[in-house]
Amino acid sequence: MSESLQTERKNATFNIKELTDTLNGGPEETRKRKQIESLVFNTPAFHRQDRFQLSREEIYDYSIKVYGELIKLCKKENIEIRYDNPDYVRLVGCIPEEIPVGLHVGMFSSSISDQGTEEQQKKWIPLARNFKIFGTYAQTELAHGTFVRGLETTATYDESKQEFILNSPTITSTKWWPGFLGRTSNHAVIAAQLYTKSKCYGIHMFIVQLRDLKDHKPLPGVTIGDIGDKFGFDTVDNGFLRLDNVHIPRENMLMKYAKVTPEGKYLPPTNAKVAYSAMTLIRVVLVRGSAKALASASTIAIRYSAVRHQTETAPGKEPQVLDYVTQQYKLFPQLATALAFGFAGNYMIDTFNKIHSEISSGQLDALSELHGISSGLKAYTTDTATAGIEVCRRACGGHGYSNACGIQHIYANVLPCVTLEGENTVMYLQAASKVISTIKRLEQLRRSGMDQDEAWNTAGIELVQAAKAHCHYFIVKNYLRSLEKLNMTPSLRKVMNSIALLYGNYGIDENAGDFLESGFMTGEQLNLVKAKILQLLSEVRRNAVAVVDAFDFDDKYLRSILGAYDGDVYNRLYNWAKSSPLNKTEVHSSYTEYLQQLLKSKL
Ligand SMILES: CCC/C=C/C(=O)SCCNC(=O)CCNC(=O)[C@H](O)C(C)(C)COP(=O)([O-])OP(=O)([O-])OC[C@H]1O[C@@H](n2cnc3c(N)ncnc32)[C@H](O)[C@@H]1OP(=O)([O-])[O-]
Ligand SMILES: Cc1cc2nc3c(=O)[nH]c(=O)nc-3n(C[C@H](O)[C@H](O)[C@H](O)COP(=O)(O)OP(=O)(O)OC[C@H]3O[C@@H](n4cnc5c(N)ncnc54)[C@H](O)[C@@H]3O)c2cc1C
Repeated sequence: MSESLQTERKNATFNIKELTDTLNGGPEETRKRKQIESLVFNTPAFHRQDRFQLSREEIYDYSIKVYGELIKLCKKENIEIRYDNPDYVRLVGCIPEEIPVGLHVGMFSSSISDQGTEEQQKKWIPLARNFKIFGTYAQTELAHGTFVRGLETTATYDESKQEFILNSPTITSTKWWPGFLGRTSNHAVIAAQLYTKSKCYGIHMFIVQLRDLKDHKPLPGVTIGDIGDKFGFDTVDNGFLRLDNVHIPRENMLMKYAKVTPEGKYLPPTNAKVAYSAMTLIRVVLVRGSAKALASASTIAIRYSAVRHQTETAPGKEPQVLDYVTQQYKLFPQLATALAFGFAGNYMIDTFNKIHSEISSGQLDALSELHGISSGLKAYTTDTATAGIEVCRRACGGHGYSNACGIQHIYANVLPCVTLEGENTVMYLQAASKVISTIKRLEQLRRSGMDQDEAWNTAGIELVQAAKAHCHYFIVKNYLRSLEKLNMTPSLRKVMNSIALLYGNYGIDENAGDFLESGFMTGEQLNLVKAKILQLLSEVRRNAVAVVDAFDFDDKYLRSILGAYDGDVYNRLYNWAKSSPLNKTEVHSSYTEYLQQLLKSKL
């Protein structure tokens, strides 16, 4: 165990276990989490030492193996795989890879359970829940992701056969990006333009079988594959799909809200946007995911900064890099943000559960409110977490570039989240129709003669800024309220208050221009904020390692040499380098193939 980390832990002014329990929702929740986590951490198949040295094909293969192991484990332990089962959420939450179960449960099955009739649920949900079929969510096409109404795939009703016929009429209508579509899934919920009696009724969702259940070969009319290598999500076979006159029974259209009768009559839903429910669910989940990713990166960077000593400041004294105020100014706001986002994530899950049960019982009034807040917070938390994770990586200096650091993988899997489930600018714009000040600006533009679309585009930059400011304000408010409600000992409360104040003051400093421009603050007041930040950094310094310890990430989850609990960074780095595939033989084959030739040549 590193002496530096031991000292840090000894110097903490609060009880680490108390904070872990507080973050988990109580000691009983911690116990349950640890019990479930041990199932994963004690099963070797879930963690490969050479994970970061695998080729793309090997990584995909590994993710499918992990998927199979997870399903087996859940069956053995009697854990029902559904997104609203806390034990399943705990279990899948300690697997640090993207595996098919996320889309299968979060988007495929949830679309059916939210948008399917009782009969459809009765037929499909047991098949999905028992993994007799593997599903994904195929909406995005080559030419359109954001503009859902512009999708081109068609589902045309043939009343003589009581079937829908699905087609990708153009190259641009090829489904493109859906996760685990290329090689894994044999079914998908597909978004398509519904035609009946020669009239288009817009985007609706259809369950389509893509592959044979016996040999996994694509069914007639289905052209399908992986879209190739990409940034992040390396375990995922994001896919392409073309449909050529694929027939499905009428009953495969999700019909809880909109319906097509056997005779081909279209019955509209009360709110067409209810078809977008799977996207809303994942946006909500991403808020908590951002918090966890930033907490993981902060843990690695803060532990490493306590172990790392650099630059002799007095004879024989090389401080821990965590003692430099500049390092604290990089890292402690990330720690504070991770906590703030954690509380925002809890708020979003509670709000989702409340509104979701209203929606399920047919009350759709709060759908728009849920959409506004989930869009804004999804964008704000994924944007901020992505930037913060990179700050953490750079704060690890040279070793931050080695895959042994562990932050790269966290970054690569969070980065796509600024685009998937709604590109962030577009999501901010969805949240901004909800902010009062921007409405005034829009009215001004309309009065100057612009039409609604032109005014919206012209005000776009301000709309996005307003949405960001609103999300930030919401998160600060929710953070303070959440702390007030928690039952904590005075020593823990003091630490948590310092971190929350740091979050608030840092946010003002970061956005000082807006506060000064709006006349909300004077330069003098801003100086007070800066002085307060310095004071708070030194308060947080003493407990920083203990706070990240309280996140209680297992080393097998973090997969970081720099951020391991024992802080034995240098021995582990040396062993990691020695195990590199390039070092397998004493002399590499390239020597005999190329270098030796050069040495022998007369050039
Ligand atoms: C592991 C993860 C894997 C990844 C998976 C994926 O990426 S899957 C793929 C993920 N793909 C994406 O995320 C695609 C991103 N794009 C979209 O979600 C939509 O196309 C859109 C929201 C940009 C516009 O939608 P549009 O052109 O159809 O709508 P419109 O402009 O005509 O607005 C009409 C009204 O509807 C409202 N409303 C809209 N959505 C919702 C909702 N969910 N709920 C409630 N309401 C909603 C909107 O605010 C407006 O209200 P207002 O002002 O009249 O009161
Ligand atoms: C890793 C990954 C996994 C994915 N998984 C799935 C999946 O499982 N299923 C699925 O169906 N899809 C999936 N997607 C697709 C994803 O949902 C879309 O890529 C995403 O919604 C963005 O749409 P787009 O690609 O059309 O971006 P575009 O809309 O083309 O964005 C390009 C630029 O245009 C801007 N822009 C676009 N429209 C507007 C506007 N109205 N106002 C202002 N600016 C605008 C954007 O801000 C952006 O800067 C995945 C994508 C990725 C990267």
